[in-house]
Amino acid sequence: MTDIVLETRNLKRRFGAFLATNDVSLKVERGARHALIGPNGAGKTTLINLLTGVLPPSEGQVFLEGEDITSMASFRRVKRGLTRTFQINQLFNDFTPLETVALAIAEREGVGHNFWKSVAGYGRIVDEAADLLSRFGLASVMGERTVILPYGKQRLLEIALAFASRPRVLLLDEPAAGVPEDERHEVLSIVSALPADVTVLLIEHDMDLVFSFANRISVLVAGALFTEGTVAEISADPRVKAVYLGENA
Ligand SMILES: Nc1ncnc2c1ncn2[C@@H]1O[C@H](COP(=O)(O)OP(=O)(O)OP(=O)(O)O)[C@@H](O)[C@H]1O
Repeated sequence: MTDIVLETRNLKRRFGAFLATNDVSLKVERGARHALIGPNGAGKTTLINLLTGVLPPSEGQVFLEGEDITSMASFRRVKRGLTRTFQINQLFNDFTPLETVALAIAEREGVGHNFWKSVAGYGRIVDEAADLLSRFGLASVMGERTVILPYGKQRLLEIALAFASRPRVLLLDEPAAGVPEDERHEVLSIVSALPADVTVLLIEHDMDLVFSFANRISVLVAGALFTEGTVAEISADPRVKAVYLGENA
């Protein structure tokens, strides 16, 4: 029997009369490298918001490791191991990567705003943050202000930050988007070396990255699951090509 770690059943989300998520039943297997692709406006962001609890569904359910989490608050989903990467926003610009990740670890540990009261606790958190940052190619810049980092490093910091919550399922949102060519290789090699025990659902436009990373692909079109398959099946599917060509026409 396959081990399904994340599942949606007949998920729907309406915005007024518009159906942005149309009866999506998605299954993500434990340990998968599962990609969610689809043309602009297909509903990828809406589906991620439904999975993370940012948006409530109009109908249907979301399950994490067999538990119905449809009504669970976002932060509780993170505590259960379902985490997404998110774009570093202005809040983090003046922080260093070390401060950013240390704060996230402190948050996970529930020590929050008074963690500095314990020197030993503080040291442990900083050590873990430094270790995490070095795994993501950020050791040499962990004391710099985030705003001055090369863009590829900022994208890697987003992933390191997500790992501070110790995810079992990571929703990885376009990790290479906007990364200049000379930094791409580092981002892609770190993404491809993510720990195998973490299940990854990758939302991505870049087909080279999808085809090199994923072992399962779901194609979303107009809010609905259009087709699903292996890299070989999807890359050879003329209907998928037509969907993307239609977008570029
Ligand atoms: N809050 C909202 N209110 C109304 N319509 C919305 C809202 N959010 C999304 N939509 C609509 O739902 C559809 C799906 O949007 P969504 O952002 O989920 O697509 P996407 O696949 O992530 O697109 P992209 O690849 O361009 O980011 C779009 O037509 C969008 O206009």
